[in-house]
Amino acid sequence: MRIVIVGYGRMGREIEAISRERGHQILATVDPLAPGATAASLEQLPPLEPASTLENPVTVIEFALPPQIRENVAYYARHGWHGVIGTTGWDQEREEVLRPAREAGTGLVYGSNFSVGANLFFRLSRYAARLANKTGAYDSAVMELHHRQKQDSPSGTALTIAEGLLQETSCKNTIQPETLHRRIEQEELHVISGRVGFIPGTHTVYLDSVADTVELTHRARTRQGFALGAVQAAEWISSRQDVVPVDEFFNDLFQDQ
Ligand SMILES: NC(=O)C1=CN([C@@H]2O[C@H](COP(=O)(O)OP(=O)(O)OC[C@H]3O[C@@H](n4cnc5c(N)ncnc54)[C@H](OP(=O)(O)O)[C@@H]3O)[C@@H](O)[C@H]2O)C=CC1
Ligand SMILES: O=C(O)C1=N[C@H](C(=O)O)C[C@H](O)C1
Repeated sequence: MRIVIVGYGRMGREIEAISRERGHQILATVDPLAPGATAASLEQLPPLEPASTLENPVTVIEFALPPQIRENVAYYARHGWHGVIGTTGWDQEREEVLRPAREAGTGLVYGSNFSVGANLFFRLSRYAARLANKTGAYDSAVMELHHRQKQDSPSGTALTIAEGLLQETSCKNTIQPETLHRRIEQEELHVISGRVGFIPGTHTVYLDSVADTVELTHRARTRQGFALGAVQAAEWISSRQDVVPVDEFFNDLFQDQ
């Protein structure tokens, strides 16, 4: 597969290493400042030869920062590139960002977390919330811890977990990510964020009743799980022509329809 990496930070470098191990060709690494990147912006890239086609696609893997996501996805679509978008922090403009890829008919998969473990966790926490909801006895909350360099809060993963919990919990209808200087309302799901040191990403779901607490935790030990999942998702999307959440890739992987 021919790959362009956009965002050559902690994740971009992991993705480069795993892509090479899996025999893929890295055409370019794009990042405004990172040492070793081959271009500072997409506009500075020379035309890729041969151009991306359905038979011989270019697949971009983006783990960058959100301010330019709209222009980036439009650029990928214009050039016929397929894509994996791991960048987080752009949920509120999701449809506008994805529209050019939908219109171009290029394959694009996006998600807050590409690791197998986190995607197991999304399903397990949602199932636990569904059962807890039937008892009417449990309150719930989500807590996430990440390294000091992280720029968005709450994490995209915490928001995905929270959206799943909201769908399963009849008495809750909003995510409350802020510090509270009042009592939390029953319908609010508290999502708590902490930043410390070098933690790659830890997410805990609390289901709490008068009698007990159920704590479910996913703890990433390194970034390799995110990067391997992203490269596998790139292999999967490069032969498709639709725009899908990462959940669909994992439906195939887990054979869970
Ligand atoms: N979906 C998933 O599985 C995961 C998602 N992430 C997400 O991926 C993103 C990157 O994480 P991480 O690698 O740790 O962060 P880093 O800060 O280490 O790397 C991001 C890099 O992207 C660069 N960048 C910013 N804007 C652009 C742009 N428009 N084009 C090209 N490069 C750009 C930054 O450059 P500079 O700083 O010089 O401006 C920086 O070097 C974050 O949004 C994070 O939340 C992280 C892990 C897993
Ligand atoms: O920025 C990170 O580091 C991570 N970001 C993703 C997120 O926001 O959920 C995924 C992972 O937790 C690491």
